[in-house]
Amino acid sequence: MKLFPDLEKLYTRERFTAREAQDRAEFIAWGPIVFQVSRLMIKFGILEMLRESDEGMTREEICQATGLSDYAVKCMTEASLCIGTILVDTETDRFTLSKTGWFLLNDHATRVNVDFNHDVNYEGWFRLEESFKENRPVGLEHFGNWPTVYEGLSELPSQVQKSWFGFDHFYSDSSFPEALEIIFKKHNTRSLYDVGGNTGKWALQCVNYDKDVEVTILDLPQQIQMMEENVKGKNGCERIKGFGIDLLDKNRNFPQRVGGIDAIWMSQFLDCFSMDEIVSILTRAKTAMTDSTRLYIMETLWDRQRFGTAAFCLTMTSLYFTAIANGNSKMYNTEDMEKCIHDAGLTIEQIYDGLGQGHSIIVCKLIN
Ligand SMILES: C[S@@+](CC[C@H](N)C(=O)[O-])C[C@H]1O[C@@H](n2cnc3c(N)ncnc32)[C@H](O)[C@@H]1O
Repeated sequence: MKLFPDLEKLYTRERFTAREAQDRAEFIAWGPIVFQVSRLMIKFGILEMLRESDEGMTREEICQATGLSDYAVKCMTEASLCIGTILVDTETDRFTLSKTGWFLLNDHATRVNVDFNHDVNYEGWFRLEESFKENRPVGLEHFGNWPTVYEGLSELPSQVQKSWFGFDHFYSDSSFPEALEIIFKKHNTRSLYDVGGNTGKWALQCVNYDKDVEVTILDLPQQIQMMEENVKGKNGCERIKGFGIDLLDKNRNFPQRVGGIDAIWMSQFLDCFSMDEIVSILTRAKTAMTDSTRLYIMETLWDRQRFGTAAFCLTMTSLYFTAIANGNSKMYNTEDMEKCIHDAGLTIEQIYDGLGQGHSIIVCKLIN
């Protein structure tokens, strides 16, 4: 296994003292309730009040401000002390926010992950074991009877949709500014297929970045409908077209553009498929490519992260794919993605790293 240097340091030798390791093991054992009580400390506004208070707050003051019972506040504050999100002054019995509590409250990525895990994943993850054994997202049954989450996306309850899109957009949005520079400044792009273009966020940024570019979004028909509603009336929307297609259907080919297509863009798209499916999709993408076409794959490859926290979030996200999304895909590492690209008969021209929240862009072209 190849790992970026900082990850290699973390994952190749024991990191913890025995006491720390025991503590971590208990943290895992109590993980579900560590998560739920911490989420409620945010939801009830307790962490925020502690952040805003100069001297901290007593239990009575928290009860008064939240309307919660003394019992509820006692249980939550005692648990939060042990979790490490708050601190107490034993002289005054006043609680204050700890460093971990501060991150839980203020770190955007953490908040997005909390919402995603509660609204989208929490109940479905109970069925992770069945999902692994049956190679299908058994946890998705909690929401409906679709084969994958993507068919059901437009029908999910609004709070679930909000957290799903919040998670998806948070990661890709932060990389779009640097990605635009790569696609339009480093390469000459006038026409682009946005594969799995979802709500059209990236397409809108493209048509606004370059006044000549034309974008065709390839996505499931129900997504194309959502996308069309979303881009309607927005600047440059007349240069965005939709092409409804189920790319899991091996008989469905990429549209052919007269004169060829300059760029095929796949952002956070291939992680929605198994490796065999990726090879099939890339092989069909190849039929729309000419020698001057570049295929850009933007993914958060977990082995290319600088920080263990990022790799942790990504390998955990893989388990959302197992139990909720489709039962057979994951956040891939470079080795797996390279294998798919080569098996499809494409070659890698360059890899850009460190975009936004840890994205890489793999630039592929036809083999001459
Ligand atoms: C994780 S989202 C990525 C959205 C966007 N590209 C981004 O970077 O934020 C994956 C997209 O792939 C689409 N998708 C999933 N399965 C598909 C399939 N079988 N055929 C076509 N599109 C599919 C989904 O509808 C969704 O819009």
